[in-house]
Amino acid sequence: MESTIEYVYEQMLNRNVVVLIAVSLAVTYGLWNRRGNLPPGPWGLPYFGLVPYLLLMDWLYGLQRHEALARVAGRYGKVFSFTAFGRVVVVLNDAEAIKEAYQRREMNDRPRMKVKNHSLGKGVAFASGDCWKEQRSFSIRTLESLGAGRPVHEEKIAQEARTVLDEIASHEGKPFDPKFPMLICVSNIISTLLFSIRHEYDDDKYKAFLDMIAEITHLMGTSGAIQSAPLIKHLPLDSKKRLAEFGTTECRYMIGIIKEHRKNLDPGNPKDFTDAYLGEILAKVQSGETESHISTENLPHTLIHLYSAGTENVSTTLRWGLMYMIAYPEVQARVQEELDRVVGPNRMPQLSDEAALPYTQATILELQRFSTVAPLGAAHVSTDEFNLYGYTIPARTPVIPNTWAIHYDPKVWKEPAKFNPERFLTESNSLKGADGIVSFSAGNRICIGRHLARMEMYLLFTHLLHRFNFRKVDGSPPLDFRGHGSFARVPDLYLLRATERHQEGES
Ligand code: HEM
Repeated sequence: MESTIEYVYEQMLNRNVVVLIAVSLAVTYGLWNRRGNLPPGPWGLPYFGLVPYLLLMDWLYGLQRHEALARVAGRYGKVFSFTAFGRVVVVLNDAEAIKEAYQRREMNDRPRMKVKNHSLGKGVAFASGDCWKEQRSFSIRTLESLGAGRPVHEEKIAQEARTVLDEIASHEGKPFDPKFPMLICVSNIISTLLFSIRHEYDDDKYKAFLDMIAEITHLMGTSGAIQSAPLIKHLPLDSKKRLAEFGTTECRYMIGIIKEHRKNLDPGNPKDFTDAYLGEILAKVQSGETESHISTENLPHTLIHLYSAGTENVSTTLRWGLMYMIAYPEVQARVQEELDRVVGPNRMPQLSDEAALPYTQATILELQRFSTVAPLGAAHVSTDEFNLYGYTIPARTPVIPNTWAIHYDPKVWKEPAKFNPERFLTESNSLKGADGIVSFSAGNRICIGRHLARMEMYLLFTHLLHRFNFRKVDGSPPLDFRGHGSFARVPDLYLLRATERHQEGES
């Protein structure tokens, strides 16, 4: 009797195993078959696709997502596709492919992530369709009219630069962490443009707020991606809760600022971006234009996107920049020699000096390449099917650029893991083009703040190196160029010393 039951049980078990294998094969075959004319790519497990490979690469070799995907690109070339959580994702792996894909009208939308209480789908950076178009063109127009990234903005940036230099000088050559000086300086520049507010460098409450903004960026890359995946989005993950809570705090902060602006609004005379936006809402109401996305609903989100995008990437690039300067003192010395020759010790560097500083400009380009602060850029999603290099990209397919793979491609860059500004110079020491650099992405959603960012990086970097010598702290751990994060690549904590150059010279 017992053996009969065992026999039946065994048969059921065998059948279950057979059914399970058959279902897995059918799902895999189905997914593979659905690939049709998709760009080539690696096989993955049913439903999970390439995710286990990415986790394994991290676990076995400590490879971050962009590094593991770069390995796959090494095999498949400029465009490949993979599956993850039951959906197809396309990855772009050369500068031309990003330009080619992102200029398509089918490629303007963002993937939908359903994160509660956050500004996804609204504002500018996470919006799609008409809402995005209106916020984007209003933002570009208004930032331009406020002078952002134009020569008229130079003095405001230089003023903030002088303040951060004094803050650094207050450490009197002792070791310090450049994180908050860089974050507060850069956030003050964008926050003055957006809402005429700046913060002191010892404002601990503001430092906690900036930490929260950085955490949101990090969570957007992890729980944000998880949220958009079928099935997984229903799991009660702590990161999702935190993202929702932080989103609400961020939104309340902006709503408070908007309320203050409403009190003293002079629509004909906007002092900043918030005033200009409120003025535009009024104008639309007065002209009876009720369908516009320039609205009270979108304003806090557009402010959040401009503020966080305008703070994080530039300050992170400069933090990497200081790390590279202490790791490559010969590069630092050569930039300073050029600054001394062209600018001299009695004044600070200006925009008008830029053309006469090719080595400094090459160093800033190399800094953008080497730091690659947004290694996987920002995902787009196709609105309709379209053809890319003879492959079919179906509608609703997320497409991501692997900027890191492009900036570290050994076929394009000689010794890519070496910080070498000379790769951007000709034999006669003039500046070469920077075509291979795609930090700001390309096409219709190219970074709105790129002119401002370039101006900030130039003025802040040259001010820092003009006034100080930066040195590694004796006996401190080796510098780690890998950092952490795939949505925003941030350096791990490091300390450095800054000593006054011109006083040093005099003593
Ligand atoms: C080194 C500095 C910066 C880097 C590397 C950077 C990089 C990027 C990247 C990769 C994108 C995604 C583009 C795409 O979807 O294809 C982006 C978008 C954006 N950036 Fe920047 N950015 C920087 C500075 C700034 C600054 C200073 C601002 C402030 C105005 C800004 C505002 C934005 C906005 C609003 C978007 C969204 C554009 C849209 O969705 O249409 N960025 N940026």
